[in-house]
Amino acid sequence: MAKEIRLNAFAMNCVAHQSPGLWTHPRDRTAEYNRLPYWIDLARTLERGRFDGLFLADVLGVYDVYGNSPDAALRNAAQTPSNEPLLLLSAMAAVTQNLGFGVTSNLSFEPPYPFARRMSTLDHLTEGRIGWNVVTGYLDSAARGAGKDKQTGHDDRYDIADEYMEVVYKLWEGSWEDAAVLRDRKRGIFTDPGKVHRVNHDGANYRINNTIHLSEPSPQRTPVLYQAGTSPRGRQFAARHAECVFMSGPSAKVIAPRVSAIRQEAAALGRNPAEILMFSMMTIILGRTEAEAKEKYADYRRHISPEGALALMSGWTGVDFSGYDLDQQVRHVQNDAGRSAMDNVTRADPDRIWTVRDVIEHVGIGGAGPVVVGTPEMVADKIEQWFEATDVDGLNVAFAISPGDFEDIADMLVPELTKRGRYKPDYAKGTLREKLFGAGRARLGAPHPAAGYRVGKTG
Ligand SMILES: Cc1cc2nc3c(=O)[nH]c(=O)nc-3n(C[C@H](O)[C@H](O)[C@H](O)COP(=O)(O)O)c2cc1C
Repeated sequence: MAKEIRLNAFAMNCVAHQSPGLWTHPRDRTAEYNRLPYWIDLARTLERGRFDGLFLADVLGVYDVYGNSPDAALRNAAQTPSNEPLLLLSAMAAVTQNLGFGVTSNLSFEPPYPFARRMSTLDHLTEGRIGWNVVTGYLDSAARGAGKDKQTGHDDRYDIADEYMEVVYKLWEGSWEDAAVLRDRKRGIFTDPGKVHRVNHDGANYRINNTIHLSEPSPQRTPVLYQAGTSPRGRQFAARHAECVFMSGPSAKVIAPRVSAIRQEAAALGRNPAEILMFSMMTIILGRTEAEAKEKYADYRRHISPEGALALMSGWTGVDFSGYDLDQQVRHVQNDAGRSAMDNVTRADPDRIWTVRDVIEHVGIGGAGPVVVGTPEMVADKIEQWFEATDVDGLNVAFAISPGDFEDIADMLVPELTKRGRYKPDYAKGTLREKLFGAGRARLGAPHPAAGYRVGKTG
């Protein structure tokens, strides 16, 4: 049977997110990103469309690689200004019952102990609908904000992240036994101290000295783990830790080998490769007729900011595109920024040559994924073909304008996919992990490394 098509909405607590310049479109509301009504409306729209989740990117640091200055990013609101994402979630959780939240948090700038508590708090408040996209950053500007000259080297960041994961697993899984909290009013005992254990860690990068996790057990304990980044070292990290992987690439030809490489590495670590859910990025533009969809797309394109697109691309790749001629070919450079973004427009598809002008065209709407335009039937056909060609499990849907594009998906595409039997007619019950992996799976199980840190009798 063909697998279910899962949808995440891809957004960020900033203006326009991956569609630089589109904030100037009269129907785009992302310039209201700093007020709750925008986020509340978005969450309600997504739940109406039975989206599995809202995936919130977050980038620490300003995009100042382009022209060696933040000016282009500031002028065009290229993910600058940008607010903190976790603080949005309580408000959105309060107006939804089933929508999951995959939220990005950069581990390079915060010790594990306070971070683990914040995620546990969100897991409580969302009643188990929280996921964490584990990132280590790619901008030197973030490192400078933390008092360093530049960011830690690419592969070293992943090594540090491996250790960070060990520490948060200890806190989430290894401090409180399931039966620790009694809430016994008669005896006046809230927690049985004998069932709360101290955590120790003494590693190359982190120390935890004989302390307990501050939050009582939350529904999922460890949040659903996402990872994005598909360099060889990134894939190793994903194969070990990720339950969901988010990747971007311009074509099925680029995505398919990344999917199979991660599945193979996970299998080599004893994990079930089918249980690492792969989400690839796509932008979807719908119309009731093909002409209407094409007109909508053409209208959106008139709002693209080329300078904003290059400011983003310069940040993602660490390459300053400001001095490039528009018809110049982009050549591969290896540095300490993200490698997947550079590979996408250089060596991932040897049959395709990218000029700077092509990069602007491509990044201008929806960032680094394909843009699919058409009627609900046409788009559903293309999505089915994409699933067939790539073996992904879901899409991370970027937008040109928000929430308008998500309203179109909820109203037009979701009924079509449901009719084809490829989309859930209703949400499954339970936590985000149960919705993704099945009833009774609220917590991570062996052979995932987190399960190895569990203490006491588990229920
Ligand atoms: C599709 C995609 C989405 C990403 N989202 C974020 C993000 O929201 N915040 C962030 O700091 N890094 C993000 N990254 C960067 C990755 O986490 C990673 O640091 C970067 O891609 C470098 O790793 P790589 O060379 O293995 O790709 C993303 C990367 C990809 C490919």
